Amino acid sequence: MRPALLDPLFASVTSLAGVGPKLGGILAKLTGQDEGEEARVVDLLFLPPHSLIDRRNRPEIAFAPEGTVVTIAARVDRHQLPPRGNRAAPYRVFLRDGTGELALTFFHAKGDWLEKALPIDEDVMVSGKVDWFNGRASMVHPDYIVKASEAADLPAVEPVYPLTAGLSPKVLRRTVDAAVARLPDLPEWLDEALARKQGFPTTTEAFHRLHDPRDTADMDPQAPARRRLAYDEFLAGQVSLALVRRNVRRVKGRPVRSEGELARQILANLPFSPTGSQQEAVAYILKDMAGEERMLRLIQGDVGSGKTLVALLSMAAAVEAGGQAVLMAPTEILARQHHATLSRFLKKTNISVELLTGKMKASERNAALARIASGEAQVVVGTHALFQEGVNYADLMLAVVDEQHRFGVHQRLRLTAKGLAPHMLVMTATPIPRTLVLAAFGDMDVSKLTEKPAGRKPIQTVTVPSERLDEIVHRLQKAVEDGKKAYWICPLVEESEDSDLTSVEERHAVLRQFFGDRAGLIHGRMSVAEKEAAMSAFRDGMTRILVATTVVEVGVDVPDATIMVIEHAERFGLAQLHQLRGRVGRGDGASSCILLYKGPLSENGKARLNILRESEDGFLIAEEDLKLRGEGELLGTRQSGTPGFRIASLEAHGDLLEIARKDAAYLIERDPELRSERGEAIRTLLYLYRRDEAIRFLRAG
Ligand SMILES: Nc1ncnc2c1ncn2[C@@H]1O[C@H](COP(=O)(O)OP(=O)(O)OP(=O)(O)O)[C@@H](O)[C@H]1O
Repeated sequence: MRPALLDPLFASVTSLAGVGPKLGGILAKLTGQDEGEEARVVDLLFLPPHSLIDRRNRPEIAFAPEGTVVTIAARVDRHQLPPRGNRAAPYRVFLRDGTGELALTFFHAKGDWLEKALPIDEDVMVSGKVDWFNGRASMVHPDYIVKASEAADLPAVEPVYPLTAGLSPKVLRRTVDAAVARLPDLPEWLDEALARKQGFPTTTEAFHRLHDPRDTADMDPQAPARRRLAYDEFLAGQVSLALVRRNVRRVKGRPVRSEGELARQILANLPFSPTGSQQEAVAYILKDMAGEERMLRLIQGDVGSGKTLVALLSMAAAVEAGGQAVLMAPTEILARQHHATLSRFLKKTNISVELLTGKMKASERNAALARIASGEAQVVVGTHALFQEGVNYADLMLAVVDEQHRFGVHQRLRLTAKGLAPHMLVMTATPIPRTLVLAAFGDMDVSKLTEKPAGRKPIQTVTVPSERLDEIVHRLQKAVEDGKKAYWICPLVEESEDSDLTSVEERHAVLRQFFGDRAGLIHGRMSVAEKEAAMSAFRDGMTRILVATTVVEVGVDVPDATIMVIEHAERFGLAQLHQLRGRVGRGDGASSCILLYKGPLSENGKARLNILRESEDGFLIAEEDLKLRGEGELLGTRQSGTPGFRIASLEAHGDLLEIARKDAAYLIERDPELRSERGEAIRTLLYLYRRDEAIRFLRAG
């Protein structure tokens, strides 16, 4: 159970003074909660300010720099009321010092309040941004107005937080302050010697300093407070991963032995032979499964490298040994695609394939559940519905999780917490650097699929300014006449976002004028059935151009699609562009990728698109992306809520990750149940960082 001392932090943000349901909703969005989930007080602690307002700059009026926040000491000279009946005109108050005049400008102001705050001839201090216009200095809505005698009330520096629509900086700051004030005295979970050596403050001190910085030095990722919190975050992650690993391994593996008979049958019916990388990966997997320990292996495969076949051959081994195997996909569409692919590959064998997703009819679902429970279903493909209440397996031997960064650790825990002890294979599509593997997955065995199937031609990638859209459309028309298929990707649009992004629907409407019914449409707001229909129309060739949002990014496999057009390529991360591009070049045909950008591009923007033009190596692209954008983007945390980091940054704190990993391993080795005094404190750490699934699981196990 969560320690009671954390209760105040886990209350809803609406328990903070001045936070009603409306503000609560905004904060939920700002802190990245799932749809319908509310933000808790603790979530506000993890919003690090990104910069500082320094109010110590105190120039005389004539020397106040344009566009900068300053604090000015001056005397109130006169008030200028807006003309009667003109509600749009501002109320002005003029201040003077020995050097000049400053106009304080207020819109929709209440005159009596201003008369009280700024009486004529009073010495005051105001703080805010100064603008110069026609030689006159003005400050619109000062942040602070105080009497000269109360100058001490002005903060020297103030943190600035990322903002979102409907939230004023002041309100956000006040709310975060209220959250910080809730922090209890936390037990120390760090080894004393380590904390001393690193010069770490306590976690409570660190949060206080994070949100109440004294100086620009406090904003540096290497500031002791930030390093402490980064370490905590890494440690929480590493301990929870170590617990998973230990508990996956604790239950003895059941050696799965197969003669490879089913694999031979499958391969005999394939129109191609496996690549060296695929064979090697399968060999490792079979060896792992035949051993005494449970397998915990990560397959990293670049786009189109053929991960599905690796999964299938591994599952065949489990089936041959008399057990069942599941393949869990991150989305409904992908689950159905995998199901179709596997059914095709297994047609000439006796292996039965079952589909189980959340969107099935009750009757279908019950029938599927019965076959899974009886063992009649040997290979089961589905979404996370595979591991929900009420799903019982006759004899699950292997679980393959096609993770694509969308699941994260707790799905894996849920699987193990069901009392199942299958071998586990995790597949990721985005190649990620070693440091990220460690941070996100912990110490797993890793196989890489580096080789592409034989006969693949390089994808010709070009960058084109969006002004040349017409030209692209004409070329596409020719290509479609020639029987080719193309994806046309538009960035996702939320109604509230800037509308210069092309929405898929608009683009679809435009392309329909050229392509008629041959232009299909797919996006995330469609129902599963609609998406399915759109995918199969494209697969079967009824439509030839599929206008899509990034729903097609992950794993979609239509091998005869050979053209990829991506609009606003400058807005996507490199890894994501690589994923999208990977939807073509999956068959024998020559493929091309057109990156449309809206110029002018920044230097960095040019550099990024160039990397993509020059390389098709996902591993290299991922490394470059990491350098250019930071790891949060790479993992796609923003879109998918996968285990990302809120304060720690691998770039800045990579040294700490390695220490945290060893620390966690040592701790779990000594105190696997977290019973010692430090173990108890570590439990608090895990709750604080929302990594507590591992604890619940400890108790269950
Ligand atoms: N050895 C091979 N030779 C030729 N084609 C192959 C081979 N292995 C797989 N394929 C085919 O290549 C395509 C891509 O395979 P798969 O869908 O498994 O890719 P993936 O690794 O999941 O890639 P992504 O992450 O991009 O979806 C499929 O159409 C598959 O049938």
